[in-house]
Amino acid sequence: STAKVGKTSLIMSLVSEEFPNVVPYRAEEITIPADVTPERVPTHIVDYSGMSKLMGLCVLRSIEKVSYIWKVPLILVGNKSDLVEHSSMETILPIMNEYSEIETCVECSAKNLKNISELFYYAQKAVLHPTGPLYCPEKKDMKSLCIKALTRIFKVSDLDNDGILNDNELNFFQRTCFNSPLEPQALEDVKSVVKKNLSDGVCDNGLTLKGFLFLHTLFIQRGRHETTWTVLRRFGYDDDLELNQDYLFPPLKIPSDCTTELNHNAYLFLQSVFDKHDKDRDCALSPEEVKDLFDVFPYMPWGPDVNNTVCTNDQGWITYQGYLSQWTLTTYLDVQRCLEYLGYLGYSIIAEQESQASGITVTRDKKIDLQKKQTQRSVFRCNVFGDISSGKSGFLQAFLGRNLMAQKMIREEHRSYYSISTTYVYGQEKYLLLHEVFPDFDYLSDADLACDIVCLVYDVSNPYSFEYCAKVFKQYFMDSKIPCMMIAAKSDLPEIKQMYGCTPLEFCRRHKMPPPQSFTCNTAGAPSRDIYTKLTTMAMHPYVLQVLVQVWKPFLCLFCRHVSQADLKSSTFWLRASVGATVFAVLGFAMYRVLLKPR
Ligand SMILES: Nc1ncnc2c1ncn2[C@@H]1O[C@H](COP(=O)(O)OP(=O)(O)OP(=O)(O)O)[C@@H](O)[C@H]1O
Repeated sequence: STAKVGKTSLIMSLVSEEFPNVVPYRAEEITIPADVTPERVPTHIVDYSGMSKLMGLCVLRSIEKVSYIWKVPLILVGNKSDLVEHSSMETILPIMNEYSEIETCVECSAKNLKNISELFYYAQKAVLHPTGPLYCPEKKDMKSLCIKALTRIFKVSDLDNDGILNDNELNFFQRTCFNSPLEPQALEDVKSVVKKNLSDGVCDNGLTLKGFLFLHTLFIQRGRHETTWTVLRRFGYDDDLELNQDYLFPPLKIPSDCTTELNHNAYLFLQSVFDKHDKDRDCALSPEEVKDLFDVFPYMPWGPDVNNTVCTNDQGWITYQGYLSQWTLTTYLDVQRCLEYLGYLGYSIIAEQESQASGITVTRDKKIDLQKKQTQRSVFRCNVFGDISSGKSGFLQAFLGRNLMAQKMIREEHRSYYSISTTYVYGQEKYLLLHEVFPDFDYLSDADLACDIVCLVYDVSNPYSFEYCAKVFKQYFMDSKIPCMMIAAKSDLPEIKQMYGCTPLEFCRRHKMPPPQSFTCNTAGAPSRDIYTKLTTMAMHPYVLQVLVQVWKPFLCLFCRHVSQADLKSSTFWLRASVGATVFAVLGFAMYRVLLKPR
């Protein structure tokens, strides 16, 4: 403001308020220490005097500068109240009404310290709990962003999704935001205030969305913005009413060679979210139910391709199993996105966890799994390679129970290059994630090569399709530790000799791979799932093959006549060879029966 209205005196009295151990300065006593400058004061203060027109003008200019250029909360201060007998509120009120940016106004005196602590309180409140983002005084209503945020909060807190916050939900909400439940009487009082003012604010003895919004409008109008701000901040909102980046993306370290999975807690939470939205209890989400589920998101996260990535019911709606699979896929492929999505659903609040990160398990390094010969993981990735039209998509879709007929209904633009579902390995439920790799060699990325098992698909009716598989295997996987499986697709069609140096069976034998697995999705009902169980088993236990090779080495050497004179004289060699032969006979027979029996 203009000179001599008492800015410095006020600032000094506020500074001393900020440090309660310092005796407050009175206006006459002030000698300003050199290091105290207005910039050190946390709030911009515009002071005015209603005594002269000139001063008033200057104040108005300051208001415009502060609110439009600096964009900081504003309070109007009438200093030197000790000099006037009557309150100048009459002068202030029209200004306040004209400038909605003014949070509050206060009359005070730096001389007798009247209202100085109030001024400090209002200044602090204006910074911590500004009205600006919440409320529009002209419309006497909350701003649209605030309504949007509170609506999301209501939906997240409405645990049974019946559109009403019942006593339990209100108590949970209260406990979450304010660390204590409401007394039964206070709960009734809140409802009766809403009921008195809004006929549809209370329904079935619970608060409707309208009632909830009305209550917050009332809080703000009565100057209790901090209540609304506490709620908003608890649900992750920042000062601009956007969800905080720190809230959406809590820190999570993922070392290389580790994967990310949802833990039991997160699955339980997602299950409750599914139950909440599966209103007709058909264990599948209709398009309306999916829309309702993602209503708390700022955008729709799932496109139509998701329906071709996971299991759906006869109507093409995502089943419960499919819903969990899609979450598993997102967690595996893009854990940051998963954290963000869980944040929108209010995981940390509803599941009472520190952050979304506590719903994620980072698996141990795959190398350690291989060393210890056991794994705790429950998601395994299988990359599917094959030439153009060899039957890769058919192989992915068959995993979701879709035969060739059903696959023909899929629109090209809704096609997915992933499919994920569960298989049972020795009674344990595991997720197998299939990824169709684009057949162009130039496009192969590290992600295309990093997986737990590789499928090489060729078309038995196309004599040129095997060559691609052989080429991929030799170039990328021959020397890697990743197990590979050859798939002879479209096995219902007449088999034509492959134009390659050796037959697929010979190729597999030569490279110690299981024989080609016949596969077709051209079936009357759902295609067989055996192959997917085999793949998961191999992905889980790749070391079984290595161990077997070690045990069988002497036996195999003998078999192939690659034996030295020293070996022949060694009794351990003969012992290992005979053990190898016995193990070979027993395991070979078991594997043939259980895993590799050609169809
Ligand atoms: N068992 C089968 N009998 C007859 N036709 C089949 C059979 N399986 C798949 N097809 C057909 O073969 C074609 C190629 O199959 P698919 O799309 O699964 O191969 P793809 O390897 O995914 O192809 P792309 O390289 O274009 O992605 C499709 O038109 C499909 O309908």
